[in-house]
Amino acid sequence: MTARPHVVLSAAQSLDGYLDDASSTRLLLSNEDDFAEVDRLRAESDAILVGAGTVRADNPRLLVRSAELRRERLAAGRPEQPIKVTVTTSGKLDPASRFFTAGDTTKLVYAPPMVADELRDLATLVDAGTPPELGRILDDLGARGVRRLLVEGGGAVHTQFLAAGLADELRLAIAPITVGDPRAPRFLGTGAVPRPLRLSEVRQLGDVAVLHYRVAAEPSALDVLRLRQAIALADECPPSSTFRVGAVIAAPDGTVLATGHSGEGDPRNHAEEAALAKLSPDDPRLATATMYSSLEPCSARASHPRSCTQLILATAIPRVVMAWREPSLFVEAEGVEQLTAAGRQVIEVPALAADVRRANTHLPGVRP
Ligand SMILES: NC(=O)C1=CN([C@@H]2O[C@H](COP(=O)(O)OP(=O)(O)OC[C@H]3O[C@@H](n4cnc5c(N)ncnc54)[C@H](OP(=O)(O)O)[C@@H]3O)[C@@H](O)[C@H]2O)C=CC1
Ligand SMILES: Nc1c(N[C@@H]2O[C@H](COP(=O)(O)O)[C@@H](O)[C@H]2O)[nH]c(=O)[nH]c1=O
Repeated sequence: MTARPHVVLSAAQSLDGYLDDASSTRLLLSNEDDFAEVDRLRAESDAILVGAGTVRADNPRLLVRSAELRRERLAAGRPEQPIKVTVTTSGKLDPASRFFTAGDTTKLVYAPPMVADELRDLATLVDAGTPPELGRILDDLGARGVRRLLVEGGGAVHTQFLAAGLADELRLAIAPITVGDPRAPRFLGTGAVPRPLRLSEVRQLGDVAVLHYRVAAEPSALDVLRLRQAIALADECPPSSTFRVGAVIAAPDGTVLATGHSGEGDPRNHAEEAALAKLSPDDPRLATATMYSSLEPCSARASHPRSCTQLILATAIPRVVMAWREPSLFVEAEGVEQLTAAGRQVIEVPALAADVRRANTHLPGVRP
């Protein structure tokens, strides 16, 4: 499979976190220098993506403005303009939008089959699921030769890229104004951001502060996908007075080798135990596999002879990714410590712990 593009998010927000005001005219939060830098980011990209909401609200051209930057692209053997990309479920896009009419470049619309047929002569319509999935969109863009994708918003799209762990960098410009109107669109909506962001640069462009973040390499986007799958598996657990947990064992390319949930097979089974029971401990694939568990693997138990940590240590699984450290309700858990001491890598994703707690509010003192 072709590599997915490197994804750079770019947004300008007010001090109180808005991307725009609630009026029908577009709010300019950037100043001239900031817009010039965003133009350079465009010129460095193979494609620019915005959500259909931004196409409707802003009617953007999404072109590199600077003639010099366009010349540089041509001199480097690249197309004069990046590919334009949008995504829609409704298909409600005006064919007269500048997205379609401005600039002689490829336009891609990711939409469910049949919904945007009237755009067929103006753009390439691509089915990436119903609704379109960002991971499939990135796979398709990679296959089209897009190595660097600039995502310019709006809020719904930025939120989804960050929540899915699919962004690699974020450039955020902060203007010294407040919008103060809850009807206006915010930079980020509801949704935990599972991959930590590291502040890599802070600069001043006049009154605008420019923050640059890089997204941590681990957990990866694939880790986030499989951990969320493990968290969702807890819904399969039968009613219980103990933890409701889900587990997934996957190969490095994401292939699922086994899944399990608490109470599967035997009411006393733990999720990791149920998943491991479906594989031989000597299965050679385990030497490179990751155990995804919604909860820290247990380190002591009364109901079965071996803890999940011991069961993992009895295999060659080198890596465990988990969302929630076990709270001290039944025992003082030491799963992370024991796994780490044995040389196994443990990655904790605390941003997703609230989803695990939500499945465990039947336990005393557990709140989402
Ligand atoms: N200051 C800044 O830097 C920027 C500001 N903005 C502002 O942001 C606002 C727009 O933001 P917002 O309203 O959040 O809209 P978005 O641009 O994020 O677009 C949201 C729409 O995109 C489509 N969409 C998003 N994700 C998916 C998906 N996974 N699958 C299918 N379709 C999807 C849906 O379209 P559909 O409804 O057609 O199904 C959805 O309604 C505007 O006011 C604009 O001015 C925008 C960009 C940058
Ligand atoms: N308002 C705003 C931005 N808005 C972004 O710029 C796009 C407009 O593109 P174009 O028509 O090509 O100039 C718009 O759709 C949205 O993605 N960007 C910023 O850096 N700063 C800003 O203050």
